[in-house]
Amino acid sequence: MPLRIDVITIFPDYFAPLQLSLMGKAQQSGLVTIAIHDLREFTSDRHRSVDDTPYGGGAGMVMTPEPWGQAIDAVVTDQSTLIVPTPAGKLFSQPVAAELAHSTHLIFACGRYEGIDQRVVEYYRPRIDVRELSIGDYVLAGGDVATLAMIEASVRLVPGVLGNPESLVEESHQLPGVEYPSYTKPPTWRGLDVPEVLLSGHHDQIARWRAEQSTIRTTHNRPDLLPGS
Ligand SMILES: NCc1ccc(-c2ccccc2)nc1
Repeated sequence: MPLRIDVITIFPDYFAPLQLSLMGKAQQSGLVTIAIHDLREFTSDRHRSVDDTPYGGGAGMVMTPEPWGQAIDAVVTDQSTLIVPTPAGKLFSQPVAAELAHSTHLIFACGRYEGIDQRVVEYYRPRIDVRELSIGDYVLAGGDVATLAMIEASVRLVPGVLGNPESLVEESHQLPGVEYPSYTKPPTWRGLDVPEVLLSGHHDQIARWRAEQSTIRTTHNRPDLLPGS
């Protein structure tokens, strides 16, 4: 059963990259189908408007609920998961990507302006799985870039999408923490040598060195990922 993804956005062109590279191949392979929908196709006024002023005042505009209701109703089934990218959401992570990779149908609602009228989430929550997700503590101009990131992270985990599942095995056995540094040819580049141990062929020494490098890097860059932190 291929994974189906429907993206609803006012900037369909933002999703052209999904036709390239790994994401493009995944679609050609039939493992995943991705459809992009222009929210304005679901408006009914002459100006195809999708936003209005916020109740309660405040800066900016809010996306009105009805076009979203029309657009989501056009693609939703009882197997759907509705994903709303928002800085206010739960943090997206590799485990969440793995969950999404094993879903049947994902609908991404890409908000703009100050976001989408909250009643859209409230309306679908009793009917289907609804997940408000953040990709990090920074505000973007909309949910489109976050959606691209979540689709890429999830689709690469769909069985069969990655040519060599080897890299997935290594990822999943990753010690808690960040990856060790990687090197390739040439052995010397602009006077800089590849660490000797990597050329030694001593696989247990290489594994130890890599684990050590991962710990050093994690301590320096991501102490929050260290065990017991
Ligand atoms: N966590 C990243 C993220 C996700 C979505 C948005 C966003 C901004 C404006 C409108 C709708 C969503 N911003 C940041």
